[in-house]
Amino acid sequence: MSKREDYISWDDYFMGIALLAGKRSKDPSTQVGACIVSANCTDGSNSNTILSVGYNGLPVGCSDDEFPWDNKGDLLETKYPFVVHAELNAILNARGKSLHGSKLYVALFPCNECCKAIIQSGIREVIFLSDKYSQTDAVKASKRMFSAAGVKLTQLNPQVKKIELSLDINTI
Ligand SMILES: Nc1ccn([C@H]2C[C@H](O)[C@@H](COP(=O)(O)O)O2)c(=O)n1
Ligand SMILES: [Zn+2]
Repeated sequence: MSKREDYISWDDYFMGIALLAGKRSKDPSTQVGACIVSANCTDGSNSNTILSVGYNGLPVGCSDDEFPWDNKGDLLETKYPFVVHAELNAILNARGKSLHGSKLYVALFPCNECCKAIIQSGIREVIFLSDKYSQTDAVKASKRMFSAAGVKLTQLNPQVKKIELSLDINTI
């Protein structure tokens, strides 16, 4: 028997992990996940290892049932001042582990606040799927900082459109 050929690529795998993490988000309108992966080493060592994952959600101790999830209205009645973005959560979830030279996979292009944390933590490449907020000041500021800091930006061209998972015991 020869080897299976329809296995997913590393890029699709890590973006899939980011998307799966986003499924944990309680945000009713937008669920974002992020996955941080160690750099490709030329000697093949320690590369393509997941260092951390995160999704958009409230800080520890802030109840998902007590804080607002609205995206319109007075600022303090919306989620915006409270939600930790997926990218920042992934960085914080690494708990101080070195992220130098690593890559970050995220479904949505990072905002300016996450951009600062990405740069400062030593992440060197951001791989994203959608850039649908490209016209916002947050994303414009982000791109300016990424460019100045030399962080590589790659829009993923996935090899597969869909990754299906079944948790039905009969399918294993
Ligand atoms: N790169 C991003 C962009 C957005 N988020 C989070 C922040 C909010 O929870 C949600 C956006 O909500 P919307 O304005 O679409 O109602 O997505 C993120 O984590 N990372
Ligand atoms: Zn952000």
